Amino acid sequence: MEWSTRSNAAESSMESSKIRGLVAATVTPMKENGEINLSVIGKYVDYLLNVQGVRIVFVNGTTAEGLSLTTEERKQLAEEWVKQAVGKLDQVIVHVGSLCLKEAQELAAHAAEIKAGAISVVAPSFLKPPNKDALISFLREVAAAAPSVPFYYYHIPKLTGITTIRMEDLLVGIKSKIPTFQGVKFSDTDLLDFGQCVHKYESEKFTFLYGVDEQLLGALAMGAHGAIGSV
Ligand SMILES: CC(=O)N[C@@H]([C@@H](O)[C@H](O)[C@H](O)CO)[C@@H](O)CC(=O)C(=O)O
Repeated sequence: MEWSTRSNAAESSMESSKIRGLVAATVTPMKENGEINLSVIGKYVDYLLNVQGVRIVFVNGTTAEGLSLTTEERKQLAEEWVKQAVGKLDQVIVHVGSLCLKEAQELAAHAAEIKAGAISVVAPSFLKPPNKDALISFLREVAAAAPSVPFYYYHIPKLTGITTIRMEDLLVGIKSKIPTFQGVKFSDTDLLDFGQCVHKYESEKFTFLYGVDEQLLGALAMGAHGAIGSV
């Protein structure tokens, strides 16, 4: 898919849908037999909105065990969240990362089709990208499958095992490689790297969402724009 299909309208809608504040990392509702339980997502939305006051959700991520679900289950969940969010939540961010590039692209294209507010992608973690260029190249190909959907890199080195690529370095020139890039879901305890990102890229207007709940106060002090978490 070509980047040239993106329009100025897409650019300005990305600008206006910037994520701020708290984002709920959702769990995947299951039935006792292990099937996904789509029927409770409507109530889940109401609970987050009315009891917790949260208006943005992160679907099929770590808390949801998204990487352990089938592609079809991930699509059904994303679809149901988007459907139930209409008129209630501000945004549904769908995690579309996978070890398989084609699967990640399929999920990204699906997220675009169902009009998810944003997509997020973790790095492949079995055969790992050996350097930042290889990682960017993977992310770029996934993002290109949803050329109008804001893109957030999901940095979680503890789980991906990719511990040598600092975010501060990864982000150099990233917008020219991934035009839909909007920011990072930063789930690492390295607050120095986090703070460097926030300040070094201030003029780029990226969004930095922190993902280690236990250190959120520290991240806020460093300038976090919001947080994606479960606690
Ligand atoms: C590794 C992990 O599950 N991290 C949680 C945190 O909220 C985490 O549960 C919390 O910091 C407690 O350790 C979220 O960042 C996960 C998340 O946003 C997601 O579902 O992708």
